[in-house]
Amino acid sequence: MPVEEFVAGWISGALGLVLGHPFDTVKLLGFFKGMSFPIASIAVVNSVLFGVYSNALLALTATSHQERRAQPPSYTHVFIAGCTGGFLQAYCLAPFDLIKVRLQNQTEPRAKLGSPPPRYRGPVHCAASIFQAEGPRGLFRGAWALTLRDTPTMGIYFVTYEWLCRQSTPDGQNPSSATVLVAGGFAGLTSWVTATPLDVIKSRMQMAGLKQRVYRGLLDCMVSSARQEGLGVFFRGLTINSARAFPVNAVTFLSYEYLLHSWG
Ligand SMILES: CN(C)C(=N)NCCC[C@H](N)C(=O)O
Repeated sequence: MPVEEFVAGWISGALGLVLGHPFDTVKLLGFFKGMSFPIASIAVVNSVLFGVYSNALLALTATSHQERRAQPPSYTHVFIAGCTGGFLQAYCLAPFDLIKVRLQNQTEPRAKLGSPPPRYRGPVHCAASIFQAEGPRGLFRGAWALTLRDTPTMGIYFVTYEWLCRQSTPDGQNPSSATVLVAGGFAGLTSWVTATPLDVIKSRMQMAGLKQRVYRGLLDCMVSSARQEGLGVFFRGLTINSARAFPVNAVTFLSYEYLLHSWG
């Protein structure tokens, strides 16, 4: 199994997250400061996504990354490989994402004299508290919704990228850096626009262990959220997700392609 795609995925994920960090910090109200936790999670998850995607394409089309410009895979194969990568990365991402959402939703005032300390002191404390209170399965709360969010949207992600690259590149040639940046940016944007409704539901289910609200399942969460707050609830966070998605994924794809190209 070729491993360079995993390594390139790790490095490009890390570069993308450095760029996306200001957005994440705003989104997370400053509770998610520091780079070590994101590097240990998002970059590893990105490595799984790109590594599995490329190896799934290899299994489906018997072409390596270097051969794919001369013999481009069909969009159906790209979609299936993207969905496979998305499915597996969702399971790796689940515990990290749960911790991120729990920290993000901590509303206790921080560092004010006399105020109660925040429930979770940081990512490690958060993971340990969930493990103690809910057992190992607690760390996978919302994993099902995350899988539903990521499986088709990662298919869309790679199909968008491939389609835009092929539109602006002569047959058999490698796309230019500008093309990779634009195609990567739009791939991120399209995937996040389509992922946002399930992203909202996923976050609500991940918070259900903490808040009073208990959902009977994914469908119940969707129906009761829409009933109480209207259909607009499914598009919460769309603006910040989109603003972050373009630059992060432009840089992710550019560095991924560059690394694989320079390794031959
Ligand atoms: C949930 N969706 C749609 C995605 N994760 N899309 C792919 C982008 C991955 C990239 N690391 C990012 O965080 O934007």
